[in-house]
Amino acid sequence: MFLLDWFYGVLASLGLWQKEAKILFLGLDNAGKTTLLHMLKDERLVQHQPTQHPTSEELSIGKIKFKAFDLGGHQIARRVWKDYYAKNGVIRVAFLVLLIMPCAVMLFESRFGAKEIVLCSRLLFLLRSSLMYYIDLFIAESMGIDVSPHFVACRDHICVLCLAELQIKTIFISLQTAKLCMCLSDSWEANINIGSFADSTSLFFGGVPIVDAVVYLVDAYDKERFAESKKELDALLSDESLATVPFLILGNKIDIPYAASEDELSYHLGLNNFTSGKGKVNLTDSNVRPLEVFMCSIVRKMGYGDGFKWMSQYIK
Ligand SMILES: Nc1nc2c(ncn2[C@@H]2O[C@H](COP(=O)(O)OP(=O)(O)OP(=O)(O)O)[C@@H](O)[C@H]2O)c(=O)[nH]1
Ligand SMILES: [Mg+2]
Repeated sequence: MFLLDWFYGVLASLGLWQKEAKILFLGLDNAGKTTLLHMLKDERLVQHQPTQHPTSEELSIGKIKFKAFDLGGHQIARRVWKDYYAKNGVIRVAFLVLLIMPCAVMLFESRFGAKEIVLCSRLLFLLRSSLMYYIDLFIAESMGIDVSPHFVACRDHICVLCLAELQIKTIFISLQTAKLCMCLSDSWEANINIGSFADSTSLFFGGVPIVDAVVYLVDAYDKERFAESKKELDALLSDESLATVPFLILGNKIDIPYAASEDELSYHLGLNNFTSGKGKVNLTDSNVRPLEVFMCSIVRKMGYGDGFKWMSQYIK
């Protein structure tokens, strides 16, 4: 009974009682992600080593599940964010089948000359590299191994280059919230910059957002890193896979004198015209993504509760 009361207390104070949510914690290194995670989990202040490997933790009681990811904020960890929020094995396999099938049909339809044999071997190479990618990724993830960003980028590049060389009509599949839409493009190279595309795994593999909200932490005292933090945030906000996901921006460490104010932080993150409004704001029939900035001090247990309560209204 005590445990139930305790969980009720924590979740109710965050507005998350009787909700099922997967919440992603992101931000630069040293922003306070791990500290917040542990504060929510057991209301204890723990001094942490910088996170080296992505971790996730889950609180659950009865029907209530509260899942939070802590992905670290280092260069390598930052590159694997996408793999968490766009991760969905079944959809990836489905995407692969859909990608490969039309290519195979087109090849078999053509007469087999020397050129086609070369094309065929390249297709097999593409198939092999794609399957290897998933097998390696699956093994690495199930063993909790950090996947090198170079490995991810390199495998994507192989797929992309093979397709470009094959000059096959390209298929983009956007798997957004269980909707499958397919669009054929005739001019691959004209439309797509291969370099940047290789980096855009979430677009390439498609992805259903598997998170209900993103909590983006910024160290409000570390003003020199606002530009870096803005860059990462912009990349997340413009990502198709997260288009409908609410964003709670937490300006942390306001207990330190001279930490930025809310206005200053919003200005430097370029959010002045993008916040959707505090309090109860019904955005269901609008195209506006819920996004707000709340200042907090995790060590003083201040401010983040209001942020979570605001966010909880957008979590079903
Ligand atoms: N003054 C102050 N320090 C804080 C606050 N929250 C976290 N810190 C400190 O900031 C430092 C970094 O916190 P972490 O939680 O490890 O940061 P992180 O975002 O997980 O960082 P990485 O694991 O490197 O990505 C630690 O020394 C914390 O004690 C706060 O509200 N105020
Ligand atoms: Mg950490």
